[in-house]
Amino acid sequence: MIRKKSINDVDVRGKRVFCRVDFNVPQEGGQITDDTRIRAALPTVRKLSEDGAQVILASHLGRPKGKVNEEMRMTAVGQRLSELLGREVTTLRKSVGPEVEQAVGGMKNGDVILLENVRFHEGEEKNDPGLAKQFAALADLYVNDAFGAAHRAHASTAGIADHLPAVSGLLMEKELDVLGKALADPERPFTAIIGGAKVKDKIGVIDFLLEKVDHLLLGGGLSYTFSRAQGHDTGNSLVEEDKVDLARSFIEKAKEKGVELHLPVDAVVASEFSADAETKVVSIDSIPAGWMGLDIGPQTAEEYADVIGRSKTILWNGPMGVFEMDAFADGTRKVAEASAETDGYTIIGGGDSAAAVEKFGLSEQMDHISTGGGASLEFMEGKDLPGVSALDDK
Ligand SMILES: Nc1ncnc2c1ncn2[C@@H]1O[C@H](COP(=O)(O)OP(=O)(O)OP(=O)(O)O)[C@@H](O)[C@H]1O
Ligand SMILES: O=C(O)[C@H](O)COP(=O)(O)O
Repeated sequence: MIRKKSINDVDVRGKRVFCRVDFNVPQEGGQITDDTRIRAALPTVRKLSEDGAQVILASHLGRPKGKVNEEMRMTAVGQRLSELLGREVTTLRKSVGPEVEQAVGGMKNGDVILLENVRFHEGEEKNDPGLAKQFAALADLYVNDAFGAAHRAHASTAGIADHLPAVSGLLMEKELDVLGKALADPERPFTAIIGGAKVKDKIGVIDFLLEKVDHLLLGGGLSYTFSRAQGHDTGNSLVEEDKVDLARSFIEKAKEKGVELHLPVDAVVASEFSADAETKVVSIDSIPAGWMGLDIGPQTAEEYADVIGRSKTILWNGPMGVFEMDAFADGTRKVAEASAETDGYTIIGGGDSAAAVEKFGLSEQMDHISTGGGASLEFMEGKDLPGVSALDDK
């Protein structure tokens, strides 16, 4: 288990704290469409402020590639944060330099400032030591609460920790506790559900989880490469020809490790990739030529729901089908419902699975929904996250 210091282990009163958060939220026309990540950071921001720190928040937003981009300013985020916190947050138009130094110099204990998008500087993604030093010079303590960006070795997520005492925020601590416990000491049966589009993106996680789980349920686009490995015709379904051998080796590895690998036994197939395509349910070994599998079938969904219901720990990453289209959402919905109903502890690994659970109105019934997409995936691959490694050990 990862043992890192957190804000509970340090005295912050009267200190200037550079707190990296992940406020990379989706926006449309300048409006925030999902503020989950801002809400998730509130306990840390509140605690720091209430404990008398001067709180300097920093985040990236989008991928501005080292240049100022008017559409990626932190303005709307700062407004939403003020509303949610119920106190004024000053949003600056720079993240380093004289304007920032002046604003920071005038802060009182409990004040909260939000810096401009740190990715407006080229040095951020390059983990430039000069930029990291400039960030560090603003503060006495570094807090990283940006679990969603912990897989990035950037100036504000990693480099800065070379210059300041560095601890985790409450969100970071919780994410590491929950995901860490599931992987290190899960209550069993431990079931992982892996879906999503491609095998290529999930190789690491499937390989790692085969060492850990009792059941592995596969669905989504990636499952058709496994169907092919089983010798079935897959019609026009998404298949990565160059990963068929790998899929076969995973089937073998599951046998060696005593993992029950569950593959779809039926599929919802469509005449084309479209919301109003003609559809039918077929057995997995009878996908007709010219048709494509876009969801797991009802029999598969029932089997998966049954395994989930019998599990004590459930870890889910990636949808079971093209859940964005109603015609192909049932498999993902059924798995989401079973995950909501089970007595087991359910962890949703961020990204599209979190979006699916939200769409079905089941978020509240899950035990933990990670705020990290890429970060939680890398964690579930057993990789070290640079934003975590950089923090001080307990
Ligand atoms: N059978 C299928 N054929 C084609 N696409 C599919 C199929 N099943 C699911 N998908 C698509 O896969 C996409 C999600 O996969 P992807 O790997 O990008 O996300 P993810 O697994 O949730 O990862 P992240 O957590 O990083 O977002 C969804 O948009 C979904 O429509
Ligand atoms: O949205 C995310 O997954 C994180 O905020 C990281 O963003 P990035 O993929 O642009 O680094």
